[in-house]
Amino acid sequence: MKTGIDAISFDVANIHLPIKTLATARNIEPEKLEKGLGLIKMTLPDVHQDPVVFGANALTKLILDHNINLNEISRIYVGTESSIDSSKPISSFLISLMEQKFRENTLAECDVVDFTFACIGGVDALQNCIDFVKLNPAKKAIVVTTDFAKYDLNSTGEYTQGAGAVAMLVTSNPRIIAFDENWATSTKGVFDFFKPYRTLSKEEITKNTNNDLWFDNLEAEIEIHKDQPVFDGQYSNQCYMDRTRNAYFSFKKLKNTTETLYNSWNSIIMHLPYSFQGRRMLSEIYALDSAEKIISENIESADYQLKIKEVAKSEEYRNFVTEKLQPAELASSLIGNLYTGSIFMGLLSTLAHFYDTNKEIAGTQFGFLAYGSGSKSKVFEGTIQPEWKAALANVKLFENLEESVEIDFNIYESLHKKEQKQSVRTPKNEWTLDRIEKEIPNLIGARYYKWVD
Ligand SMILES: CC(=O)SCCNC(=O)CCNC(=O)[C@H](O)C(C)(C)COP(=O)(O)OP(=O)(O)OC[C@H]1O[C@@H](n2cnc3c(N)ncnc32)[C@H](O)[C@@H]1OP(=O)(O)O
Repeated sequence: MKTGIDAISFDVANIHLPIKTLATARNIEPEKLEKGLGLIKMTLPDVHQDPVVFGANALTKLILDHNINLNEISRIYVGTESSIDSSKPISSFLISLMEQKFRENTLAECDVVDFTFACIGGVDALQNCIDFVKLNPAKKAIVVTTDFAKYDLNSTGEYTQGAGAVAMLVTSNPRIIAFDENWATSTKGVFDFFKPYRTLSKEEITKNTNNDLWFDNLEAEIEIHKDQPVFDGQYSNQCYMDRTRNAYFSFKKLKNTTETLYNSWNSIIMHLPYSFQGRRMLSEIYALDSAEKIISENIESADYQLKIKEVAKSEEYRNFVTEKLQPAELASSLIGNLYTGSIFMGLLSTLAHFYDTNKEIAGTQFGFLAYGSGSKSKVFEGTIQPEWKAALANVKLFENLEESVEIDFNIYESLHKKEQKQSVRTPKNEWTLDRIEKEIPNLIGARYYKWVD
C-alpha cells in the first residue's frame, strides 16, 4: 500500500515589498540579495492576516478544490513556529473555522494538534500522519504548515522574511507523491535560532503598550516573547550543513547503497529559508557523495572548506543546480521564508514548474532534505504518481503569485511595527482576523475570525 500526498494548496500574504526597495533603504548592494541569495520579493502579513488566517485559507482551498468530505478526515496536524497562544493550538482555531464555513460537516471526532520544532515541525507532522495512514489505510489526514517569518528591522534576517501556509491531504494510494519507507534523522541541541521568553518590568511594558486594558492587572514583571528570533545567521548555516550532511549519509546507510544518491533524484526539495540556501549548502554533500570528488582533508580544515567552495563554483555543480534544485527556488524568490512551509512550497514550486512547462515526471523520484533550527534534519524520498497533474490542476501557483500587490517602504515598516490600521488590500473570498477581545474578563486576548465573501 502506498502512502503520501494526494492534494496540496497554499495561501500567501499577497502583498510584497520588492527586495530592491529594501536593499536601497538599508544601503545593501541589490546584487548581493538578488544574485547572491536569489531574492526578488518579500511578503508579509496585511493588517487582517495572521498565521491562523493563512492556515484557514489554505485549508479551505484544499477542501473546496478537492471536494473533501470533512467527515472523512481523522486528523488535522499543524506545523508552526508562529503560535499565537501558549496553550490553544492553531489547529483548535482551524477546527472551529472549518465548522463555521462547512456547516453540513462535522470535525467533532477529528484529532488535532500543533507540532513545533522551528522550520521542521511541518515535516514532523507529515511523517506522523503518514505513519497513521499506513496503519489505517482507509483513513485520511491533513497537514497544515503556517508561519510568519518575521525578523528584526535592520537585522541580517530582514531580507529573508515571508508569510503564508501550505495544506496537504495525506492518504493511501495518493495522486501526487508516495513516500518510501526510509526516513533518516540527525539531531543536536544547539542555539542557532530560537525565540526565548524575556522578562520585562511593568514599567517597560506599559511604556510600550499605550496602557492597553489587557495589562490592567499586571504583576511587577512578566514573561513575554517576541515574534522575531534571536539568531546567529552564519552559525545557523553551519548547523544546517552539519545536520543535513549527517542525515543524508544516514539515509544512504538505511538504503544500504554506495551509489551517489542524489543522481537517483529527479528533483531535490530542501528547506529554503531564502531561495539560494539549498544550492549554497548542498555543494558539500555533492562533493562528498561522488567517487571522483572524494575530499580527503579533515572536515574542519581550511583546505576542505576551500575545496567545497571550488566545487560550488564549478560549471558541473551549476548545471546540477539548474536541473535539480532551481524549480524549487522559483516560488521562494517571490515569497520569502515560510518557515515550516518552505520545504513544501519548494515541492509545490517544482510540481507547478513542471506542470506549466508540460513536463511529465510521473515515476521519477524526489529527494527531501529538511532542516529545523535547534536543530534537526530529516532526509526522505518519494515517487511522483501517475495522477499528479490532475491533482495539481487548480493550484495555479505562479498565476496567483503574480497577483500580489506591491507596497512601499513606509507601509512595510508600519506593518512590521504593527502601526498600520487599514488593510492594504481589500479581502475577498478569504478568512480575516476580525478582532481581539479586550473587555470581557474571561475572554481577554481571544481572537475572532470571519470569512469575507
Ligand atoms: C532559519 C533557518 O532556516 S536556519 C538556516 C539559515 N539561516 C537563516 O535564515 C537566518 C536568517 N538569515 C541570515 O542571518 C542571513 O540572511 C544569512 C546568514 C542567511 C545570509 O547572511 P549574509 O551575511 O547576508 O550573506 P552571506 O555573506 O552569507 O552570503 C551572501 C552571498 O551573496 C554573494 N554576494 C555578495 N555580494 C554580491 C554581489 N554584489 N553580487 C553577487 N553576489 C554577491 C556572496 O558571495 C554570498 O554568496 P556565496 O557564499 O554563495 O558566494
